[in-house]
Amino acid sequence: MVTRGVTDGRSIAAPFLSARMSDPKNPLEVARETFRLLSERKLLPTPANYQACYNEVARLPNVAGFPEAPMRQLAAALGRLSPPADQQQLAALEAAIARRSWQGVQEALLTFTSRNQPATVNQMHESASSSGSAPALLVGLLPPLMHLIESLLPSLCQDDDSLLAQGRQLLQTLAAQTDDHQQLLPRLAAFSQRISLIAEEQGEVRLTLLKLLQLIVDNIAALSVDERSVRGQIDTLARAVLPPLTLRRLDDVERRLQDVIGRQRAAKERALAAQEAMRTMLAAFIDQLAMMNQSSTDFQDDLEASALLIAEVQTIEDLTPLLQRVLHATRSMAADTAAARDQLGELQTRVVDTNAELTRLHEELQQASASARHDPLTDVLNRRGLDEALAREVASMRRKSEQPLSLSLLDVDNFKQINDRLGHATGDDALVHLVQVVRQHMRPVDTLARYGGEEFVILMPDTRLAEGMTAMQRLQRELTRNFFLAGNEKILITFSAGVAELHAEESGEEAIRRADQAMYLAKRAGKNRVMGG
Ligand SMILES: Nc1nc2c(ncn2[C@@H]2O[C@H](COP(=O)(O)OP(=O)(O)OP(=O)(O)O)[C@@H](O)[C@H]2O)c(=O)[nH]1
Repeated sequence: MVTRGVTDGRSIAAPFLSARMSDPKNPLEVARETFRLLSERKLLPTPANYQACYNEVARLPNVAGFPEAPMRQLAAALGRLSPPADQQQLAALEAAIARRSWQGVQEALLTFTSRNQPATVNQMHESASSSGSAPALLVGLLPPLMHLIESLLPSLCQDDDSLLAQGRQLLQTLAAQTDDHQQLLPRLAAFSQRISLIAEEQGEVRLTLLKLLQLIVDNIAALSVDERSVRGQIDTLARAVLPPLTLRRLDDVERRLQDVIGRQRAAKERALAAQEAMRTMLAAFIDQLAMMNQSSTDFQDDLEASALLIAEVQTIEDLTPLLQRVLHATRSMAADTAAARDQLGELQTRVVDTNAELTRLHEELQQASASARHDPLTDVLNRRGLDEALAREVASMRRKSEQPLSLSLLDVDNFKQINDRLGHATGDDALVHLVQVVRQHMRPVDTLARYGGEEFVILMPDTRLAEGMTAMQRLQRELTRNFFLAGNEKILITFSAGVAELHAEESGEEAIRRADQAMYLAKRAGKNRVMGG
């Protein structure tokens, strides 16, 4: 049998009723009419269908029966909401259900829905301070959003006045906290789209600049083929400018370039000095040769002339002036030869002096390399490089007041034994191996420096003490996985480390001292461990 419910939206036309009923208010009439309607519509005689037909016949508002149980389920579900529903609103809803009051339920539910409407910024503020719910999240987002836009303006919008103006207007609107969200959201979207286009473009500019930098480095390399000390630095520089490039790496590139330029200048001065010395010496030598040549030619002429005169001499008296002339020529030749010998001796001394000067210049160059920022063996920062990096990190930490900075001092265990057993060169290789492993497992923002012989310092920005200690323990585990190979022999390198988190007022050097003390305790406690300072 096909039955229909009354809740399917159909209703009976009023003329149909009025035609059959004399008094729709008469309960008997209404009941009779109701049963007729039920059968006519082939409806099941359920209480709900009966009530619906009854209301229709009696022209009463068609109010369905109050669904108390589902309503209570709904109230219970609202009570389980996260973040929790307002207890007062919930109590009002439950009371309305208990009274079976549709009006009360409607009012209570409206207060719930208004709570989830997009609120004005002011309303969000109020809501944030009172409930900490979803709107509070939006309000919480407002300051960082404004901060984000503020920080984007100088870097990304500098070359685009209209974008700069758009960003400033957006900031003003956000700061004014107007209710005009319909307007605000599309404006935010348009701004972010323009910004992302510019960021994309700047990424390309960065890549192009990087290529340019590589080109310059390659050219310096081509010009410095003969200078071995410079060549090594340039190779490192070429590796340093490979993408991806971070600000820290750029900083490193800048310092390396300064080193290379310094070395280039010293090398050039050295070459110029050597050239000048050789030129002077050569000129003097040529003068000397010419002079000697002239002296010997004069002497030769004198001798030849005297020989002709001697052939014509008749008496011994006539011979005396000739002999004196030959004697004079010989003496003068001897004097010239002695002068030439002295001058050549002097020249030789100057060559030796120039050589000594060149050696001294070369040593100076070597010292300049030692005073550069990188350790020549491991290519990590040396003490001077560390001092600069530490000062930079401490200043950055102080600027971002919330950001911690930890540093670790690590010292290779029993390194003397490696040197004694396998030789100093193998000891050197072991240090290079350690540095490779540490570099592979450090974050790009961390800085590694050689503090002394077999001591290293790692600067770890944005790192708490406990995190820094965990990072060092992770490095220790990596070293147990990556043996150092001395020929065919596998050697396990271990280190002891002390970690310190910089205190608010503390200097970087003081923190290193604390890390050093902690490292000493780690050695005392049996080595291959990490202690906090
Ligand atoms: N091969 C090599 N050895 C170095 C270098 N710098 C320092 N050393 C050596 O490192 C050794 C350090 O020895 P110690 O200070 O006794 O330390 P250790 O043997 O590691 O002992 P613990 O620190 O107590 O574990 C010394 O023998 C130094 O000569 C270097 O650049 N290369």
